[in-house]
Amino acid sequence: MQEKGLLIVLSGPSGVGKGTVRKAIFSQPDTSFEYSISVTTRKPREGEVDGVDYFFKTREEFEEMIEQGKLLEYAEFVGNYYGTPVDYVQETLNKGKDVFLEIEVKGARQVREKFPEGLFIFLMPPSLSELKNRIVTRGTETEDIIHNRLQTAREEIEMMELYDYVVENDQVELACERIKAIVKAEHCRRERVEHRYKKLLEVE
Ligand SMILES: Nc1ncnc2c1ncn2[C@@H]1O[C@H](COP(=O)(O)OP(=O)(O)OP(=O)(O)O)[C@@H](O)[C@H]1O
Ligand SMILES: Nc1nc2c(ncn2[C@@H]2O[C@H](COP(=O)(O)O)[C@@H](O)[C@H]2O)c(=O)[nH]1
Repeated sequence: MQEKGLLIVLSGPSGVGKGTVRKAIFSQPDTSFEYSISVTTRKPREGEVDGVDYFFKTREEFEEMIEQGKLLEYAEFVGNYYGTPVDYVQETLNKGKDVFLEIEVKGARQVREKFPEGLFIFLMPPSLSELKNRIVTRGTETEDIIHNRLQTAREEIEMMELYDYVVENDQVELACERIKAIVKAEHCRRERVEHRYKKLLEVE
């Protein structure tokens, strides 16, 4: 039987660098995870492409997806819906491939309930002032939205104990290496446990 892939969840406050770190991980040729593209009702930012960065939907379309059970998880974040299409995740895991989700904490909590065996990683900023600096410097949000995202960031950071690992994003390359090392170690741990049980059964 085909071994299932690992579900990797990366969360962290808005502006910490999740997208930057994720893009850096996926730009490396030895990365074997598959990225799950989310659905959102947020308007595209300059340069964002439908079907690449997100699947952009209206609120009506998104709510229809909720009703039809097409989302593994979803949450409302600072005025917009965000969600993970369930079919893509299930099909990819069933093919034995690892799936990488980059989602906020309320959604991650729902995923934890459905996939307790997933690997949950929380990305931390070096400080709150650096977090503010990053989200302001990105220049994609209005002052009001930045304020709301930073308020939400405090609540999100309080939820970091729900995660298996906390990784600091002081430098993008280092954060990428830490995340890849965690995934590698998790694979080794699972293989070892399975191997040990198989050996045990052979002896019995
Ligand atoms: N290690 C880092 N050092 C300095 N700047 C960084 C670092 N990582 C990311 N940044 C910068 O911080 C800003 C926010 O990064 P990014 O958009 O990746 O954050 P995010 O966590 O995905 O945000 P959101 O949740 O709002 O989508 C970007 O301008 C990015 O270039
Ligand atoms: N619960 C979910 N959260 C998601 C998903 N896709 C992205 N996100 C998170 O939303 C915020 C805001 O994103 P932005 O692109 O508007 O800056 C951020 O924390 C993302 O990680 C999802 O499918 N589900």
